[in-house]
Parts: sequence; structure tokens; C-alpha cells
Amino acid sequence: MNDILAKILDIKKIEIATARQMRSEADMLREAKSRKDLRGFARAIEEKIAQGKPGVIAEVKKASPSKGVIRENFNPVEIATSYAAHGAACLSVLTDVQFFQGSYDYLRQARAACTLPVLRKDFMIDPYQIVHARAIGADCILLIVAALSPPQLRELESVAAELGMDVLVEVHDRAELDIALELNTSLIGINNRNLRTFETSLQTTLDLLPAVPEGKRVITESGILTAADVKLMRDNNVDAFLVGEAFMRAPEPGEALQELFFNR
Ligand SMILES: O=C(O)c1ccccc1NCC(=O)[C@H](O)[C@H](O)COP(=O)(O)O
Repeated sequence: MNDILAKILDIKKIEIATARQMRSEADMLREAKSRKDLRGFARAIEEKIAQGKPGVIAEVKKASPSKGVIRENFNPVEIATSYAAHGAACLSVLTDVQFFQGSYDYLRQARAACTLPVLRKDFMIDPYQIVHARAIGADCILLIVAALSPPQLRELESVAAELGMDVLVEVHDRAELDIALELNTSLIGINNRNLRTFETSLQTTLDLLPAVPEGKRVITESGILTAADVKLMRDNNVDAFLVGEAFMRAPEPGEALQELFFNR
């Protein structure tokens, strides 16, 4: 495993142990199960695509390991409202504090500001985090194949399913894709960014596409910056996108979304 991912996962283990001491899993589970406000994440993407539009997961991200601070003037409520007004299907909100300057409050605030389903974008390695994700309002969780063994993936997917949540499983190469295809989820995120080198190439999505069977929904992630990038993907029948930086660097993130995806 590469250094940055290993470092992130080591810190997650400490965070989870601390969180468990502060609040028991049983208590968190009660809160998660008491919420009756699930929003269908996969369904929202499919609805956009059924209308002939791209399904855009719009990211709420202040900073990242590869880019440092991306957006100084960071207001999750304004960003979420803007995304919702300009045709996003869903939100992705970074909750990792140390590496992405995210926060649980950002997720709560962004979700409360609109009616879009929300992905908790974090490094999930333990059932506690999934229960916590639902307790703070998330509708979907991310599972990164590079960070988890197949039994862990199955366990975490089943915890999410018990809570009614959707799962986005993320891959970067063919071996990871083969593992992801063993899961139940339809949402296959192909991350164009190599998390070891941070090199980003849309060719990653194009290379893996032929190996994805019917019935799975490919979401191309990372490095979508221009109209030409969107066209390349759509010309290859990729209709779902996860985009952060291109929107976060724009003065008005929702307008940037509309410009990139809908003013064609
Ligand atoms: O972006 C990073 O530096 C990074 C490093 C280590 C693990 C994950 C990382 N990024 C998370 C993402 O997947 C992106 O936030 C997401 O795909 C959006 O990408 P972009 O449109 O390029 O901001």
C-alpha cells in the first residue's frame, strides 16, 4: 500500500478508537436507525440519466493531499445550495479532517441546505464509521478497494445495506475492478487519479469500461476539468461523474457545474 493511503488509514484507526470511547456503537446505531430521512443516491443518478442528462455527483471539498487548499472561501451551505440549483444529482462531502480539511458539520449543513442525497466521502474501514455516517445524515458511503480486503468490503457493504444506504465502490485498475464486481452495489467509481503518484488520466476510465458488465453504473471520478473531458466520457457512454476541483475553484460552483455539463 502506498504511503499517503497507509498514513490516512493509520490515522483513521486512531480516530475510530477515540470515537468509540466517546460514544458506543450501540448508541450510535440507535441514532442512525431512528433517522427516517434516507434519500436514494443511486436512484437520483439513474433519474437524471433516464432524462437524458448526466448524473453529476458534485463534491464539497476544501482541500486535498494532492492539491493543498483548493477553496479558501469555503461555505458548505452556499456550495450545496448552488449545486442543487444548477442540476447536480447528488453531493459528495469530504468529512476527513486531517488531509482534506473536511468535517461532519459540513456534511450535516450541506445536506440540510438542499434535498440532494449525500455521499460521505471518507476512508471507511470500520462498521462504526458507516453507522456514524447514517447518524449524521449520509445516504451513501464510499468503499475504496485499494484500502480494504474482499471480506472487509463485503462486511462494510452489508452494514450499509442494513441501514438502507447506497454504496459507491471505487477502483483504479483491473484487479480492483474484478473485486468490486463481486459486491452487490451497482455504483462502480473509476478513479482516474492514481493515489500513489497523484497522476490523473481519463484513460483509466476508458481502459476499464469494457470490463464493466451491464447493470453496473460507471461513475468516472477525478480530473474532469473541461467540456472536452465531459464529451470524451459521454461519447464513450459514461454518463455519471464525480467532480470536485473544477467546481471548487470557480467563484460560483453551481454555475461552473451548469457550464461544464448543461451548456453544450
Ligand atoms: O485528491 C487527492 O489528493 C486524494 C488523495 C488521496 C486519496 C483521495 C484523493 N482524492 C479524493 C477524490 O477521489 C477526489 O476528491 C474526487 O474524485 C474528485 O476529484 P477532482 O474532481 O479531481 O477534484
